[in-house]
Amino acid sequence: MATGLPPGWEVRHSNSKNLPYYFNPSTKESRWEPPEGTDSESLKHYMGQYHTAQLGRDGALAQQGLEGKIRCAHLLVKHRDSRRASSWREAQITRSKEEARGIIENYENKIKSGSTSLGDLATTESDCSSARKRGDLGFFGQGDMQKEFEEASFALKPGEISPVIETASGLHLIERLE
Ligand SMILES: Cn1nc(-c2ccccc2)cc1C(=O)N[C@H](Cc1nc2ccccc2[nH]1)C(=O)O
Repeated sequence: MATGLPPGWEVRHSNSKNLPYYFNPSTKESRWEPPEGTDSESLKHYMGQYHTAQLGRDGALAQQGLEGKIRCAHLLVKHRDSRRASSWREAQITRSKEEARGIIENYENKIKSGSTSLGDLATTESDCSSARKRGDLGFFGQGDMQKEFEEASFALKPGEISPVIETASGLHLIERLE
């Protein structure tokens, strides 16, 4: 497909700006505008094909990418009525939900006072196996997590920490990372 550009010039794609630019590999010249001697009709036709192809690439990236996903860490305190009243910390968890609430509110105060971080506390105190990753659950989208957890997470801005959230797993504090 003729680009209409002078010999030696080609169209490249700037990922940082998500824009096409013009590059001459032998002279190493690059510019945002077509160089002198470009046949603008041919270039216009070529760029039409280029943009269609780029839209496909953008769509594919969005598909496989992180569109609509967020990344959170959490600290979980389970109790005897938790869906799985066991964790890496404790083979059988017998504390009541009220005791669990007292514990997680104490953690919440420590985090809010700035004397510790959610990640640090999760590492030693969380009853979720994500404790080994400072509570980091990675990226997730709608439909991936229990509803109360999802709604609380998507209501956070990056860097914010949730109030105490209750799910069938137990009581959580959630920090949105991205
Ligand atoms: C959702 N998830 N991710 C991990 C995880 C992530 C990264 C590294 C290791 C484990 C563990 C879990 C998980 O469901 N853990 C459960 C507890 C739990 N229940 C949850 C409900 C909502 C969100 C996170 C939750 N974690 C368990 O260990 O009994």
